Amino acid sequence: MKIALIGYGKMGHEIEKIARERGHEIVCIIDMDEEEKFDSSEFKGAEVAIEFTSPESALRNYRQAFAAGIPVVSGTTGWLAHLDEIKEACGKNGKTFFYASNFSLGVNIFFALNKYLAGLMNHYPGYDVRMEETHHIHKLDAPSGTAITLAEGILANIDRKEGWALDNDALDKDTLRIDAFREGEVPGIHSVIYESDADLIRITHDAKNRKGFALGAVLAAEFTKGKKGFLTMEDLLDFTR
Ligand SMILES: NC(=O)C1=CN([C@@H]2O[C@H](COP(=O)(O)OP(=O)(O)OC[C@H]3O[C@@H](n4cnc5c(N)ncnc54)[C@H](OP(=O)(O)O)[C@@H]3O)[C@@H](O)[C@H]2O)C=CC1
Ligand SMILES: O=C(O)C1=N[C@H](C(=O)O)C[C@H](O)C1
Repeated sequence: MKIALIGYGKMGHEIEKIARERGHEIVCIIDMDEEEKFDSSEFKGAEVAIEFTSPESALRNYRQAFAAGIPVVSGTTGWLAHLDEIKEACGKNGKTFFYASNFSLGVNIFFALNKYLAGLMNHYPGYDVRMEETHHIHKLDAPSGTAITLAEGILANIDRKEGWALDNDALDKDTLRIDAFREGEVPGIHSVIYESDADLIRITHDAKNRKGFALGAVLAAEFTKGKKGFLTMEDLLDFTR
């Protein structure tokens, strides 16, 4: 496939490597302050654009790629306040957009496990639930996109929790507390913790590197080919087996 990369940082480089290993061609790379490239024949010749930039630039990038008629696969976090606009572009205007807060297979299995455990814990109010996430010091958003997806999985299944909040803001016992830590070069650790007077159950996903995120994004790009609409990892992965 002919792939354009929007954002050439940690993820852009990792995706380039895996995409080339899988036989794809990187036809255009657009990094910071290179907006003129959205009008280039190289960008317009791409079959899909993979976007990993920053919370404040993502939406503008999506609009520019859509204007050029290029489907987008994006993993950028922290822009979801604008999700409705993107869904509308996919619905009414026939655009193609694949989004995941986390593209790794392991995290998506962890998401399924999290929902299952939350459903079980709904029947056991003696357990309180909280979450922790740890990432590298360069991360711009908190909590992480993955933590928000995990929180949504818990809130959809546990009646006694009504919303999430960061750190000490979560004083209300009905609110799901998320602690976000920034340390060194940690690729990403997420834990969901259930605690009762008697014991503690912790489930954790610990990314060893960025390979899983990057492979998932390239698999999503391959999956996107020829499709229309708003796509997610639930379309790509079949956990019903
Ligand atoms: N969904 C998932 O599986 C994953 C999601 N992420 C998310 O992806 C995003 C990027 O992560 P990561 O690669 O680690 O971050 P980096 O900061 O390493 O890379 C981002 C790159 O995008 C560039 N950039 C910033 N603004 C623009 C713009 N308007 N147009 C083009 N390029 C731009 C940056 O340039 P400059 O450095 O000059 O600012 C930088 O080169 C984050 O939101 C992160 O949370 C990360 C890993 C996995
Ligand atoms: O910024 C990162 O690095 C990561 N961001 C994503 C998130 O916000 O969940 C995915 C992964 O945890 C790494």
